[in-house]
Amino acid sequence: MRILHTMLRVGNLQRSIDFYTRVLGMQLLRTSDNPEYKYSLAFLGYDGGNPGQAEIELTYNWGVESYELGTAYGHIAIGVPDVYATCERIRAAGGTITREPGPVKGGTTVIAFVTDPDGYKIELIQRDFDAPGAGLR
Ligand SMILES: C[C@@H](O)C(=O)SC[C@H](NC(=O)CC[C@H](N)C(=O)O)C(=O)NCC(=O)O
Ligand code: NI
Repeated sequence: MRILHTMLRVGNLQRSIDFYTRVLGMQLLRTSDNPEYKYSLAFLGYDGGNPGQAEIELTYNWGVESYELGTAYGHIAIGVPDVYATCERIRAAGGTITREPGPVKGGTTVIAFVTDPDGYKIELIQRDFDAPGAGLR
């Protein structure tokens, strides 16, 4: 089995597509509209998405511009080779870093958080994917 995607409901599909492509560097993989049930989807990811990479599924319910995220949602994590450099690129692209890069509290792994246009938190985790066993942690 494989994790295929994580679905987020968003209030403005193009605003979110712009964020995940221009700020986080993802590719827009495909979109679809469902006029019968009045919603549109956009799938984004890295390196072509499935099957090698999980995807983000953005769902726009026509006319619904905002959601209560509540206290249950945590974050989606993205591994990057250099969190500090990635945060600078995100800022330069107009993104908002909501937790500055640095070691995780009580640990050594370097992390940061960025928030997407709907307020969903995205964690950046420093990960050297070329290191032996990097994908297993
Ligand atoms: C393409 C696949 O990954 C989907 O997730 S589509 C599944 C479908 N999604 C929606 O209906 C989205 C709009 C909905 N109003 C919402 O906000 O979730 C879905 O959940 N279908 C339900 C079913 O029983 O088919
Ligand atoms: Ni889905």
